Amino acid sequence: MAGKYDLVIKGGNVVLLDEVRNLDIAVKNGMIVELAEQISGDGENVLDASGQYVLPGMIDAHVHFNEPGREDWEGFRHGSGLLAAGGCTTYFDMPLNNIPSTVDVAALLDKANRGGSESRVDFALWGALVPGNEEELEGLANHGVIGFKAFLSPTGTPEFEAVDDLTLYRGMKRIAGLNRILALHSESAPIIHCLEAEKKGTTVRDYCETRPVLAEMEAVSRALLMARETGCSLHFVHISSARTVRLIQEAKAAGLDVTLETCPHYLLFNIEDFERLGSVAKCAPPLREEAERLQLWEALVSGQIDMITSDHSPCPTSMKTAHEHDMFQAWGGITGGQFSLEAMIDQGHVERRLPLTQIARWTAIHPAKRFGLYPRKGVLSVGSDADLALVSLNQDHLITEQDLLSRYRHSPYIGRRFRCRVTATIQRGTIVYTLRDGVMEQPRGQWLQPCEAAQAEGRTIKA
Ligand SMILES: NC(=O)N[C@H]1NC(=O)NC1=O
Ligand SMILES: [Zn+2]
Ligand SMILES: [Zn+2]
Repeated sequence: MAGKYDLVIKGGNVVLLDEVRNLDIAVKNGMIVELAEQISGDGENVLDASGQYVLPGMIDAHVHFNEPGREDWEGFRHGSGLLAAGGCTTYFDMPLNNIPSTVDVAALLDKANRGGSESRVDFALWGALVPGNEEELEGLANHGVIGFKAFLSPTGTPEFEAVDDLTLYRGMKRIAGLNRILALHSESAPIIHCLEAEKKGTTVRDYCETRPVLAEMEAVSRALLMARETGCSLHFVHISSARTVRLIQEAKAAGLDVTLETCPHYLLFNIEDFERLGSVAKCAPPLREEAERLQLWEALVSGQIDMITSDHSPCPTSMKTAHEHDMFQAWGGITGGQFSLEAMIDQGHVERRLPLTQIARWTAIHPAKRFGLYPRKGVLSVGSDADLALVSLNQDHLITEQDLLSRYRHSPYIGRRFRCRVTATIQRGTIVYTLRDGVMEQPRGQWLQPCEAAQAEGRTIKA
């Protein structure tokens, strides 16, 4: 006999907006249709979640899957699979590292098609703001980019050019008119270039010293000035220092529509880890001194950072290992998207005793609100998509190379121990990953386009 529901998840500790409650969750047609202490009807499928925690699936607003053009570095299939294994049910793919970059509608639609046929979980796509594509911005917005992304410093690939100040200013004016968000990689190109010319070194410290916190603060300040002039909404990606967080918060307090993210690697690793681990831990901005890392945690805990993203940026292992003796040549990017949620639960909840409701704000609610996906995504409530992660807090988990689902199995997370483990991931009511059986082979990801009204409402989020 057919069940009343497609799926019932029984007896989990469900992470709601403001509390964690022991509830059953009923799913029908991919949506949560009932949340109750005891669900009466039966389900076609029943999942026993007793003793486990049920969180909204992570929404990772910042990944690089590099397809088309560099799918041999990762691609939608591998990338979305590793995210599913980490409890992520929606991601936003960046417009660079793929060839061509996502600079126009043709490139966007090609990427959407590829994602639609390969992705394990739902996804949105960022569009590019680069020198020369000003006329493409409107088309990209109309075709549903989640926002635009620009670099204020070189990107590490020749196909995606950083913006000059005038392109940035004009682009911001346009993007403000389109009512979209501009995400910025903010490091000052002139400061980096001058320091590089001065240094001519090869070590981890040499590399880090060419990309100081000052470079981040200067670029952010310049962008904030232009946001004030143009009215453009901004989102600062991978902010690595509490001092920069403060600048952004001051602008927010002054009424600018601006948000920011940081990544688990800036919270879990410092420059000494980078020296110990080598090129596998190279990213931009670089890992910081221990004091900076601790201050970043303080900024996060005190509510000054809106969301956590992975900035998962994979590459062939040789692009790391071949340059162990010249940190400037190694690929800058962390293979880590699989571990964002576990890292935040381990370090935020288990270690620092922050409530899981708070973790969910950073990993799901705030990104959903900011980018116009809420309340369809980001929250466990009736009417929302049944996107969720089951997490056990009774499993100690030492990450090994065999655990990695990235195409290339290198990561600074190898050797880290987490006191939690994602045991299952559910996307719109379908189990897409279990610890026992791995990632489901069948792709079922949908391309998500932001709802403009919800996006406008999301601008009032409080971290
Ligand atoms: N090109 C690219 O993926 N760059 C990313 N990697 C990184 O560490 N920071 C970035 O912006
Ligand atoms: Zn970046
Ligand atoms: Zn990035």
